[in-house]
Amino acid sequence: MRVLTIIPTYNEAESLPGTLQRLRAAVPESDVLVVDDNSPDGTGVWADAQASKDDQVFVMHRQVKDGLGGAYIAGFRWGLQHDYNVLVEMDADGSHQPEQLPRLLEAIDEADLVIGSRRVPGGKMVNWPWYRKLLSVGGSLYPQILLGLRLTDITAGFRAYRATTIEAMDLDAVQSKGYGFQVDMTFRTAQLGKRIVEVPITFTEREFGESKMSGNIISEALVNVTKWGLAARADKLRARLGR
Ligand SMILES: Nc1nc2c(ncn2[C@@H]2O[C@H](COP(=O)(O)OP(=O)(O)O[C@H]3O[C@H](CO)[C@@H](O)[C@H](O)[C@@H]3O)[C@@H](O)[C@H]2O)c(=O)[nH]1
Repeated sequence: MRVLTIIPTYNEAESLPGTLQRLRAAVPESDVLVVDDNSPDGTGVWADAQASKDDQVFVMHRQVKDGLGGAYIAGFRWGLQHDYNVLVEMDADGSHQPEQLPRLLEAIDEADLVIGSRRVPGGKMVNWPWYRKLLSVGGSLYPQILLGLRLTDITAGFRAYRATTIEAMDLDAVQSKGYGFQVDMTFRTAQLGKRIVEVPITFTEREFGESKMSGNIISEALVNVTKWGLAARADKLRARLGR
């Protein structure tokens, strides 16, 4: 099984070194692709230096900041071109524990998408401010209701996809930039009839730098989930009416 862990970065010069070191120690078999959007703090330069010393580390440079969704799509395309079997999503900021990646990789044997969940038994959130917890609960509840997804943590960003799951999707159609990207990808995976499994993880608030969460990112998710939910209902109705 060839595993690629994709880490999108924007201004993560303080966080990335620790995360990368922990990841390489915890899961040495995984190659790593850092997708950097021209971070002003030099994250991309640091990643290049690492890549020159470690032949399992690769760096993709994008010229402008274009959201974590776009960075993951670019990383997925690279992973498919390079024949990886499993494509992992992981934050650079230490929120996701590299030491917990093996449990996602174990579960991928029996699934097409494994989500590291903060809400299944055994899952936790550590030091997350109340307003982020609230946003996260709402961010999962809304698509549960509108899209009929029976999962506990639909916005979660620590995940492993089988390459065949990503291959089956039209990546050009995925436009979401922020955390709505995770909902988008989950909904597409479910619509393909693929198996989705949640495993518990501990999500820890970042130690350095700041979240890129913004009002635009929240409204993007709200508008899109509403749009997809209405479109899915219209499709069902059309099918029922035989048109
Ligand atoms: N290349 C690139 N990377 C980005 C960008 N925006 C964010 N990132 C990177 O994406 C990762 C997560 O970004 P944060 O801004 O720290 O995310 P967050 O708001 O805390 O969101 C996390 O939790 C959400 C749900 O709880 C998740 O949906 C999301 O995927 C992520 O895990 C970090 O490694 C960050 O550098 C961007 O425009 N470009």
